Amino acid sequence: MSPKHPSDSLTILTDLVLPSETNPLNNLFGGELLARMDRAASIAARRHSRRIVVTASVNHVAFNRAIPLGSVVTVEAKVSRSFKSSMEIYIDVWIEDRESGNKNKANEAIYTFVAVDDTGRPVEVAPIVPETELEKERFEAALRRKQLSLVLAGKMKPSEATELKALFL
Ligand SMILES: CCCCCCCCCCCCCCCC(=O)SCCNC(=O)CCNC(=O)[C@H](O)C(C)(C)COP(=O)(O)OP(=O)(O)OC[C@H]1O[C@@H](n2cnc3c(N)ncnc32)[C@H](O)[C@@H]1OP(=O)(O)O
Repeated sequence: MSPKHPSDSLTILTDLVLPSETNPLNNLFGGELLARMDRAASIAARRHSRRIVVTASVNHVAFNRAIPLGSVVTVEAKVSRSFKSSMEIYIDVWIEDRESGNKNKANEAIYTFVAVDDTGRPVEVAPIVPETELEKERFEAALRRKQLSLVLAGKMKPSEATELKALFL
């Protein structure tokens, strides 16, 4: 399979925050943001693999800034690293300033998707070659995050998490 770049999977969703999507403080519900991120990430995973994809785990979510009613929210998702059948998707969430049009970072998240065949069995995906400095940074750290996710899911013994252990040696 020929390698792809993270930019090949770039997916950008821009949408408003409506009253039905807010909490009593008039900020976007966390669950609504998770759903928007899942949608963008699934399209990015699909663009990379051109296969059916399923969410295997949500590895990290940081709700750093509340997103007020009426905001214009942009969710940007890209595959940061592919393994055999799994892909790490890095998601950046931005709010557009109403007056200046400048975009400010509100949140970020990391999801893992797995490409599967019609019967739900994992299938191989293309390798990935990062290009920018940020893509290279995210690529390098992705194996560590995969091992942490597998350890937390009880799918890997901590003693086998070589990349994680290396952090503490
Ligand atoms: C084209 C452009 C326009 C497209 C326009 C249309 C787009 C339209 C898209 C619509 C797309 C909708 C996307 C909805 C996305 C859902 O919402 S799917 C619903 C929620 N998710 C599910 O139901 C998944 C349920 N789980 C499963 O099916 C299985 O557990 C899985 C995820 C397939 C894994 O199966 P398994 O038996 O554990 O397989 P296993 O070989 O052990 O692991 C497979 C890989 O997953 C990894 N993995 C497993 N668990 C974890 C974990 N917890 N953490 C990290 N990695 C893990 C393994 O390490 C392994 O990785 P590789 O080394 O192969 O890379």
